[in-house]
Amino acid sequence: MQINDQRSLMTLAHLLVEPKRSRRFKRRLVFKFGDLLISPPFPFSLLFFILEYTHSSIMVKVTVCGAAGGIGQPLSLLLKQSDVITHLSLYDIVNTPGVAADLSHINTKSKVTGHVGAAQLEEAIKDSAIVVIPAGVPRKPGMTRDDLFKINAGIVRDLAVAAAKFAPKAFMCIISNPVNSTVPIVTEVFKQFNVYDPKRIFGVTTLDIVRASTFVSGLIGAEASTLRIPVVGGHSGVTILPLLSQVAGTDKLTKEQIEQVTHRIQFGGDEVVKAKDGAGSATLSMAFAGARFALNVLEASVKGTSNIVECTYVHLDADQAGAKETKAVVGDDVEYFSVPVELGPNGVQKILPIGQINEYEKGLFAAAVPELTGNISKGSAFITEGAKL
Ligand SMILES: NC(=O)c1ccc[n+]([C@@H]2O[C@H](COP(=O)([O-])OP(=O)(O)OC[C@H]3O[C@@H](n4cnc5c(N)ncnc54)[C@H](O)[C@@H]3O)[C@@H](O)[C@H]2O)c1
Ligand SMILES: O=C(O)C[C@H](O)C(=O)O
Repeated sequence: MQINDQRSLMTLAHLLVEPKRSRRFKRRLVFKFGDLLISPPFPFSLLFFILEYTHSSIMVKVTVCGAAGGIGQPLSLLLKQSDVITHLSLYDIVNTPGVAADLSHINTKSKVTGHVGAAQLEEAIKDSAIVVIPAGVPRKPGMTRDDLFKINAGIVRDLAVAAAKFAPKAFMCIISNPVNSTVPIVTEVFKQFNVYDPKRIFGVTTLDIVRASTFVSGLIGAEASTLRIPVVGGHSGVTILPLLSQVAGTDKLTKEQIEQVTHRIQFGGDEVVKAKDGAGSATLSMAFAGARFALNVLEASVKGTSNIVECTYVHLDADQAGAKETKAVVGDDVEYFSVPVELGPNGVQKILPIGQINEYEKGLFAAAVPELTGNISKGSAFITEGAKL
């Protein structure tokens, strides 16, 4: 049973207690009946429809690709705590049977399965509602995220091909670096398989937002967990653009403090890479951020909860007013940007405007655009100019 059908069933349940939603439900029901009316004979298909809805349970499969890794393991642990996920599918090229066996002893709702190697990728990914990808190599001191392209581009491409074939409706949450390029790679793969939907492909930049609230909270005396700071742009150094001028309380900070904390947010990843001293990059904070993002996508899509907003790196879809406004600031050449997005049943419900930016932030934007556009073209060209898939 697909996620849209599951949502209709839940809407039916909600309808009994929430009459206000009835109009939306009726629209969906007509659509469902519309589907059935074209497959005769009508009375039988109606019966199957009722049986399907009364005898099936709601299934929400989430696949983590790279599940045995530094991010993959704690991320899977956090996802195992969800009461929405019914099947947690763990894929990696090594060690997933052990990780799956371990997690499967936890007494929460989801069943856990482990899948190792390319031969088991179809089974791992098939019919997933969400595919989260933290697969690939992390940085060592002295490396940029772009240095990871050589290895990670191919890894992400192969996982995207599997998703395009076996879970084309999945919400794709891309963590693997360089995010600025890996998201265009997934897009181009989905285009080649004719299953592309810009509303369903996300670069996970949540760690930048999490860091921003941690670093700024101390300076302005706010509670970090409730402080939401928009961080837009991309996910590498100068392409990370914290919009501190939009946060109440930052007007009390000096120019020097703003510059220092902006730099710390932009290069927070380097702090961890340096401290880990060759043993990788952020894993635990990323698992926290990745789980928050994936669970919010589920909350909006499966549960139908409204008004969930996350900054995420998406295609600036021409149909969206917020995307047009962003392009008016950054230029038409910037096809992808992390922007505040209202999440909904089908992924991106609405791209929200990035809002007012001050002169200092305008300077940051100008510095970000050349690097970002270069990263985007590199990712897109990897597929469009690469070998046929
Ligand atoms: N978006 C972000 O904010 C963010 C934050 C932190 C790290 N990252 C990135 O996430 C990625 C993973 O980081 P990590 O610390 O977990 O690395 P890691 O090396 O600890 O784990 C990566 C895992 O990917 C697996 N893997 C490799 N090739 C694979 C393939 N073809 N299919 C499936 N799995 C495969 C490895 O076996 C390993 O278990 C890196 O690229 C890193 O730069 C992104
Ligand atoms: O810094 C890295 O390479 C990992 C990640 O992108 C981060 O921001 O921590």
